[in-house]
Amino acid sequence: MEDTDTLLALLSSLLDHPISDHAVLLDALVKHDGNVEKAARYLSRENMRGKRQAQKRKRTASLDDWLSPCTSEASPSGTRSKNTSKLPSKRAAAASSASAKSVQDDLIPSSSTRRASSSSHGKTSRETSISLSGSPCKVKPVTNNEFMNILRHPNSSNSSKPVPPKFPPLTLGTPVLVSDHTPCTLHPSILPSELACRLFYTMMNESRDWKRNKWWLFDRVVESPHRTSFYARGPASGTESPDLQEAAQYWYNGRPTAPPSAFPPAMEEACEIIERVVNGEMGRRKRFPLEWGGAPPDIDNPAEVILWRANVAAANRYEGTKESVGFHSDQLTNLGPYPTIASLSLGTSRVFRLREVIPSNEKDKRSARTYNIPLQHNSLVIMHASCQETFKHAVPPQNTIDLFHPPFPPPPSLFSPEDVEVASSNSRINITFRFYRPDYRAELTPRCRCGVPCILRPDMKNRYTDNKATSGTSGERNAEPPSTKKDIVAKYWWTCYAGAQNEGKGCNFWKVMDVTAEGRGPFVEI
Ligand SMILES: O=C(O)CCC(=O)C(=O)O
Ligand SMILES: [Fe+2]
Repeated sequence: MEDTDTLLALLSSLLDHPISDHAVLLDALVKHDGNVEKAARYLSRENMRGKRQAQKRKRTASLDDWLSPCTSEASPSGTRSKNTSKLPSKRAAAASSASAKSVQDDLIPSSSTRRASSSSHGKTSRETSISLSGSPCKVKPVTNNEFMNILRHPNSSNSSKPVPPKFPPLTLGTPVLVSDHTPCTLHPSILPSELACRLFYTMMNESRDWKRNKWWLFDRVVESPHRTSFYARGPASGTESPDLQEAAQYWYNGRPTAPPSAFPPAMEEACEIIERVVNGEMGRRKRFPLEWGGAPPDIDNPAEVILWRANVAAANRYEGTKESVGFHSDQLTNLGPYPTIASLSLGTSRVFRLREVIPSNEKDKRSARTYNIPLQHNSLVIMHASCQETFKHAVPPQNTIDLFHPPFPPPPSLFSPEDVEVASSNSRINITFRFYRPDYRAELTPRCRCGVPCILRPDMKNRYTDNKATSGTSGERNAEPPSTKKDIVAKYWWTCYAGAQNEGKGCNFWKVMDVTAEGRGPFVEI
């Protein structure tokens, strides 16, 4: 789960000269197949080259000076040489974005494109003054894009390919904006405020026992930059108890963990409210063919249609500004395809970041955009079906956060009212409520040659198939079925995950999920 963050941390740790710009680090990783050591060597070389070029620039006249000798007096030459020196890095960003292979992009989704998005499509015009025989004359303003095209080698592959427009990150501050741009919905204030506060105190107390997950990456052990824990809910009355023990064991990066805790009472209360909201929304949304289509798992109340029962929850605590989770999509091993995940935020407000993974066959037509959703105390984001297949999500580090002051005093059994940890808290608690599907229960998970349960992931880069009837496109509210019938995930992969816990050594096992051969279902439509 920590893929991007971990790679970045490792890469930074290998550099002699720190680089704070994540986009630069990500570009280097993409260029080198996620190989941290090669990326580090490359950045060191680039650093040396940059220094040499800077020295050379001092000795020679700038390109601007050469193009427009007369203007060096008319405007400060420092400004112009600064613009000129940016050009090579823009070209490098465009080139690396074009060369990123699908597998790396899946690992590191936002790198080069994000960097390019912020730099290469500015509408700023370069207004160049040219002097002929010493008299200044104005020429037509040239956009940065036009200027790049002039400089580009005519045979370079970029010259023939149209580059899709890129847009800066967008903050989605309202429920309407969230549902218009993403396959998610936002409920800014979901629980009665007393319950939200009680649950915050409960989870802050529980989190004293939560652990940072550890796993192997290449040849070293890395740690998650936040603490986490896993909870299993008791069975609904009248139903059989699903065995969630084994699934819970492998919840995080294949690491065998302690048995899951039961939902504390405040979490159960919150879950019942959230479950009703989620089911209400699912009932109104178009459903995807591979969603769970079985009998309602809870038969408590036959009048109410129950499509989704939160039978497990994962909880995270992010303390301070720097604790985070990198871009990832949630493993589908026990959730199955097109899961719905309900994510509750308590305590300090943090940004939840979403970014679509653009399928390979659309890369030339459109580019991914980053969406930032500020999540206040007591807000709920529902990641609806297709979110895990088409978007990655993250909680990035921030420079600043607002301390959270709970509106009710803490229960004396847990904290004293002056306890700074809760009276003026810098922590965010996140609880993701999930439905572990019976047809994806742990005993049915294929094992790799290492004997360890595989993980299930969608092939996000090649997600279209042409031959199945289907429902709405991700991110489009109330979308009509497209006439091309091209919006369901074609492939999911079962892959070895043993390496995460076995000194980085796995068996590279993979196989395509075959729902018929594996006896999965029932699905909404198949
Ligand atoms: O803290 C959050 O909002 C996201 C947590 C998350 O992505 C996860 O637990 O998989
Ligand atoms: Fe997640």
